[in-house]
Amino acid sequence: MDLSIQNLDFSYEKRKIVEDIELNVKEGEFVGIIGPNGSGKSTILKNVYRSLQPEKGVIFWYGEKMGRIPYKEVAKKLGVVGQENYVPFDFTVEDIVVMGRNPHKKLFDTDTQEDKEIVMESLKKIGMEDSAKRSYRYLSGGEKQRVIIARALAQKPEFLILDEPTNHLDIGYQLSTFDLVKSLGVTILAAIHDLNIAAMYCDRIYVLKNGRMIANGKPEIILTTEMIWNIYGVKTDITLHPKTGKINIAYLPEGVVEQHEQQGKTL
Ligand SMILES: Nc1ncnc2c1ncn2[C@@H]1O[C@H](COP(=O)(O)OP(=O)(O)OP(=O)(O)O)[C@@H](O)[C@H]1O
Repeated sequence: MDLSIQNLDFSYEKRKIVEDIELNVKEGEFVGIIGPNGSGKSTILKNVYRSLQPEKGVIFWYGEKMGRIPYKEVAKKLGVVGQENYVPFDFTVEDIVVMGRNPHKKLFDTDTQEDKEIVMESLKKIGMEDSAKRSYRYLSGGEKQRVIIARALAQKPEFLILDEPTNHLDIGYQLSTFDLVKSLGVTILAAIHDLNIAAMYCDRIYVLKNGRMIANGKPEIILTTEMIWNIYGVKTDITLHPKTGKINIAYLPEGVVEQHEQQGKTL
């Protein structure tokens, strides 16, 4: 098991945010966490990548207690694309991406030719090789997000944590980003809002509601009309798409539901 979260609790001040979380990720799996805004997805991920300390419970990382592994050892294997990509100084795009190489270096090592090649290769993968010299500060939200993804790629991680990695991206880049990370063959744990994307890419999905894990399993088992109604209070039509072979969720606005009900039809 690459990651095993056992009985995790976390509170901000005295407010319990997540409780009794159990979650496992096996080598090579693409695991998604879904759940409404504020249900605690980022909080769980932050406990894994050690931006937060668990209040209770244990996180095992490749069989060892996460809290006991030196940060640099974790950083060699773990790439993170978080939600907040604020950078305080005026760095260029390549400056940001080369930071992904830091865990692989000693204190005063300078950038090698190999580092430079990895940076350009990573920028190419996200379609930003022509922007290497641009100032990160003046990029659009989506461009910034792609640069942060390139930084994680440059790190050459074995395990990727993605917290809503495509929330600023247009549909073209959303799909190419998920195709890209999936093609890396690394282990992935990702918080995802878009349920169709989760259905398309995830091997398994965990469902979080009010800080509790209420289900986990394959997308086609988990993403039912009942479950989506239970979690989000939204009616849906779910079909198996003939071309992707994956489930496809159509969301039904209140107006459509009412219209059908007035006509005596059931959804
Ligand atoms: N630094 C903080 N201090 C206090 N409360 C916080 C802090 N960060 C997050 N919270 C609260 O913790 C709860 C869970 O937040 P979290 O970001 O984990 O949810 P999420 O499921 O990732 O949400 P979203 O889908 O909106 O990104 C929210 O109610 C949030 O307001």
